Amino acid sequence: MSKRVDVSDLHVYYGDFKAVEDVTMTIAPRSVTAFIGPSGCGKSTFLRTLNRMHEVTPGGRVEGTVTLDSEDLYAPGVDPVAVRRTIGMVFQRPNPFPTMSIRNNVLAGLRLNGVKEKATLDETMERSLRAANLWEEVKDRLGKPGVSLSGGQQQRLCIARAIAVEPQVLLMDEPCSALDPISTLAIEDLIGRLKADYTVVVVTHNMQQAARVSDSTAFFNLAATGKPGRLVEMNDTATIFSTPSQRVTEDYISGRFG
Ligand SMILES: Nc1ncnc2c1ncn2[C@@H]1O[C@H](COP(=O)(O)OP(=O)(O)OP(=O)(O)O)[C@@H](O)[C@H]1O
Repeated sequence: MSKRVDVSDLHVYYGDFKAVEDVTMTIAPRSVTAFIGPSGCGKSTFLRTLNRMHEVTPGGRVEGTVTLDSEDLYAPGVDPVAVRRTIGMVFQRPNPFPTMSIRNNVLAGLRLNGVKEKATLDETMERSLRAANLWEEVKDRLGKPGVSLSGGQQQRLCIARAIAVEPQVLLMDEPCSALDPISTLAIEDLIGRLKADYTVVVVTHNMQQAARVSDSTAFFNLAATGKPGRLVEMNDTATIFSTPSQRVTEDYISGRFG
């Protein structure tokens, strides 16, 4: 349930504007990779290229390659919807489907895929909620609306929803930025557990969070406003936070800019 992502010479555009330039990186399976860098350097844009969400934005396109265990995600004939099923995403603000119960939120993707058998649906729901560390808190109110949960619980519900379709990779775009500190710790704890089964990529503004949860860290930067973002360096997290190879990385992680 966990695959490796290889990105080669990737350039990312919004129309004529090049938002991210020339990224090459490998994201290891069964690990957590953090993307850090100042606002506007293209972390979220780049993240969305990994499951072909970027092209949903009008004018959004890429040059270069992204492969999942050597399968080219941008090859002609590849169905972007299937890619998004294989590479799930969790957003900044918890976004449970507002009219659906907790149960139906978790099962929405599975139902879209045509699964109808009650035993399979029940088993998947419980497994996903347990994996998202939410089962004990909601098992007695599965018919209640997803939006009746706290913000942190809603985010774990969204993670359960993403897991239910058994993705290979889980992309998380600042998953804690709308949450209080206790819920943030719960999500960080969960991220640490998820890497046993998934390739996890997290965009975060919070450097302590990157240091706490990730195995590898990629630092992005941009030369000036309006210029494309670039990957400055990527390494195991301990190295990035103790002895980065670039001066600009050291300046960023020590709070001198950004
Ligand atoms: N829909 C869009 N259309 C055009 N340009 C966009 C769009 N979304 C983002 N951009 C631009 O792409 C660049 C990268 O933005 P992006 O949101 O990916 O950066 P980021 O590093 O994730 O920033 P933040 O940390 O503030 O979320 C910015 O110059 C931004 O203005």
